[in-house]
Amino acid sequence: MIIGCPKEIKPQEFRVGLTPAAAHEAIVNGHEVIVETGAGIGAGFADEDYIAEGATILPTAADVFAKADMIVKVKEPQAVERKMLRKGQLLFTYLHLAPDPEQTKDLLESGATCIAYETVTDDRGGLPLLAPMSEVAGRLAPQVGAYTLQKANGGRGVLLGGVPGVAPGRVVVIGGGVVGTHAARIAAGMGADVTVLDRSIPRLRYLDDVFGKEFKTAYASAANTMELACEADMIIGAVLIPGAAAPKLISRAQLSELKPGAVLVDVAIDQGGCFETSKATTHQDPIYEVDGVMHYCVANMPGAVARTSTLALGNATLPFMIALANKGWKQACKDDKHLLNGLNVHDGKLTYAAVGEALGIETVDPATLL
Ligand SMILES: NC(=O)C1=CN([C@@H]2O[C@H](COP(=O)(O)OP(=O)(O)OC[C@H]3O[C@@H](n4cnc5c(N)ncnc54)[C@H](O)[C@@H]3O)[C@@H](O)[C@H]2O)C=CC1
Ligand SMILES: CC(=O)C(=O)O
Ligand SMILES: [Mg+2]
Repeated sequence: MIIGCPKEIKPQEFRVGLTPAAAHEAIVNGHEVIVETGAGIGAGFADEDYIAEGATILPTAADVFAKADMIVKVKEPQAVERKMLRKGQLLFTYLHLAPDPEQTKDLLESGATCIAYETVTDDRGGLPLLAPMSEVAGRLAPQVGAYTLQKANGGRGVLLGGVPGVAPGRVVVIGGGVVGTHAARIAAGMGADVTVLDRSIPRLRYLDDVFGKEFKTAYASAANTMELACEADMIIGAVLIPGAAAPKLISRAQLSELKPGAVLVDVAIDQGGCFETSKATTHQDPIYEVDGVMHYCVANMPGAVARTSTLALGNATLPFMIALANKGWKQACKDDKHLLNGLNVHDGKLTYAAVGEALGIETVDPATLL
């Protein structure tokens, strides 16, 4: 199979879908690898690093899309990339379709087979291709939130760790999964007073067992959420219902109850965001204010630390990419129900129920396509 990796074109996105190490494994497995020139540069990989592993460098994304059987990327294909997809081509990347009707329409029209990293599952109920980027985004969230809290950036002027004689900042994390846990650990490490809310009592029990000394937990009823939010300096949105649009947990009307200059970091923005006033921003212009409350809503946070993120993502995607290349998507998905859970679009049909529900589009059961 010819595996193609274009350069990412989302603003300030420096990650790359294929590392030289992954190119090496694909080539050892008998595949051809083509990479757009400069694709790895933002993550610290030169064209020569790919050439040394036996890959071919092509001058444009159009060349890569035209030749490749499978396109491996990081971010959802942008409009110009979607036009280059063709029937029968395999796309393996993040998609986040539930909040994105335009992308969904284009992917359906392309006739391509699209497997979304974020809905591939594992035996323990986890999302193994989302998890590494959730770890990164979770660890970044208190860092970007702390910066936003500084007065010159529109925040309340609160130092998360406080100082002797002055209480630390209060951080509330809504959603105690991968993002939430990593965010809470870092915020606690910075000296903040941290509470994590979740709707899953088993998850709260786990967090209490493991991190009980570092941060507090609370059940995410609407009343608890607002009571804690009203006292918070920073609120980190980290909820997920896999594949689905994020539930809205703080409405615009409720913003006036928060502290002026409080900071909302909506990590769940790639699934539409969990605050009513969230809209996706970029690393170029990440922060905006609504009713005196600062919002940070960057949908590709891990792109800011492209080297760490590319290596972490590459480790996780490698075995799935090799299975897809060695067996073709159908056999690979027959052999692995977790990979089949990643299938979102095939040959003009939507195959992921939560996306269909969010967008009002009929879906087909992916198992019937094998
Ligand atoms: N903005 C960015 O750059 C990035 C965004 N993300 C996004 O972050 C979000 C969280 O991802 P993960 O932590 O990996 O998911 P996860 O599945 O590990 O955790 C989600 C948690 O939310 C909880 N939850 C669901 N509904 C809730 C509600 N109404 N109230 C309170 N808790 C609720 C679940 O019980 C679960 O513990 C996803 O939308 C993911 O796509 C992930 C990486 C990067
Ligand atoms: C998960 C995701 O959307 C990202 O890493 O950008
Ligand atoms: Mg994202």
